Amino acid sequence: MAIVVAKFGGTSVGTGERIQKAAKSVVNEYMQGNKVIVVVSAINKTTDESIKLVQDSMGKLVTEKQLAGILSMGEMQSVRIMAATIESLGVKAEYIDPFSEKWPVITDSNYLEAKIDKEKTEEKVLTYIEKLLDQGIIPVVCGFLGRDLDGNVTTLGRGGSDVSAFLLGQCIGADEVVIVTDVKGVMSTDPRKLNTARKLDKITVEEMIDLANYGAQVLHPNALRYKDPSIKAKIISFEYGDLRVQGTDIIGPAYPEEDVITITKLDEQLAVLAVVGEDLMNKPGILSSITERVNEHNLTIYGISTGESSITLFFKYDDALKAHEILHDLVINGDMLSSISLGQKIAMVSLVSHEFIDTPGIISNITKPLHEENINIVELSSSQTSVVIFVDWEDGERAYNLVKETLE
Ligand SMILES: Nc1ncnc2c1ncn2[C@@H]1O[C@H](COP(=O)(O)OP(=O)(O)O)[C@@H](O)[C@H]1O
Ligand SMILES: N[C@@H](CC(=O)OP(=O)(O)O)C(=O)O
Repeated sequence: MAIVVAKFGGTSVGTGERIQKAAKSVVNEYMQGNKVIVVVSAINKTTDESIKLVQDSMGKLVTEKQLAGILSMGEMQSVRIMAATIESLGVKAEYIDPFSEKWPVITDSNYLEAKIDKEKTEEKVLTYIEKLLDQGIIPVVCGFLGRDLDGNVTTLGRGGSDVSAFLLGQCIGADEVVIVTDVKGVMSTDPRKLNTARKLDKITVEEMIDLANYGAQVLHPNALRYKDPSIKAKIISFEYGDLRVQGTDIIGPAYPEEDVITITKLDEQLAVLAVVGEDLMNKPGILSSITERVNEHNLTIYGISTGESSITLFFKYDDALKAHEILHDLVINGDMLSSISLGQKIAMVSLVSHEFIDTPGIISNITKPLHEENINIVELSSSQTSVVIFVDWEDGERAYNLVKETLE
């Protein structure tokens, strides 16, 4: 008997017909002997419409607490309709909203972007939600919402129902989390923007988090924090009314959740090459002419950054010697670059964490101890989930240890 969390997004419950389809898919799953927890978002654009109403009626005078209370109405409505529809199909269901004694998602009092108290939430899930499942009752839980310690309604941020689903999944020890939405799965890009988008059969947690962080609405970027490697997860379309349909499987993560931050130092020596030229920002094609040459010789670039008058590239030391020659040919045979310099031996320290995106000051936390120890940072690059630091080879070990001491 598997435990499945099924989350229905706004469009998946956008009409009476869709609600019935969703309820039938849940009942089917239940009839196959599985325990199902249902998480529902507000119907269609209810949340957007409430925000518009609030803007038109009082503008910025609304307090965050009031707004959270108003927005919660969308999910309060949808859970009631969903639970009643499941019951109409002959299976017991119970809606659970933040006013219910059985409400599981406990947060701080940051009303619109509340932080989850995982420990308290798990306690509630194991006290109440598990009991309902054991009694053969399908819990239908409001997505997106939380409750603070004073009993006020909070929200997990726009699109937060995905977070609710994975959170409940992890707390209950679910076998699978199924996200039901209005696309066939995760696509190669947003199908609303490019109609050539293709469905992916699978995607890793790491890829999905990056995609979501850069705007792919299909899954909330914080949701996968609560995905253990052992929990299966997929994104499917509501169209089929079947939770067993194939969509996109989300695989991983490669690193279990306890490893909130991973810090590694590359064992090998790198070297830096700087290609110099005038006004490089306004020379289209310069980057591709460099990378094409390097690629022809099968050399791996470990880091690249562009400035007004130089482009710096990091290679393994032996590769840098080759790249030096190759790119020097480009410099002397073209008219875009003036010169090239092969610099010192370099160490590379990489930090990966899904927490970076919402940790203010992370770069200064990393660079401060290095500054205090007089370690020169040759280059630093960062994305929403990773920071890579290049320092002189001699400083590598010290930099690695300092960063580890500071952040772990
Ligand atoms: N790479 C992508 N793959 C699939 N959908 C994407 C992608 N990028 C953006 N989207 C958008 O995400 C939407 C689904 O997210 P959302 O509207 O929040 O659904 P739901 O209401 O079910 O939570 C799709 O309609 C699609 O336009
Ligand atoms: N209703 C909320 C929460 C949510 O997750 O919605 P959806 O699953 O439809 O993206 C919102 O619109 O932000």
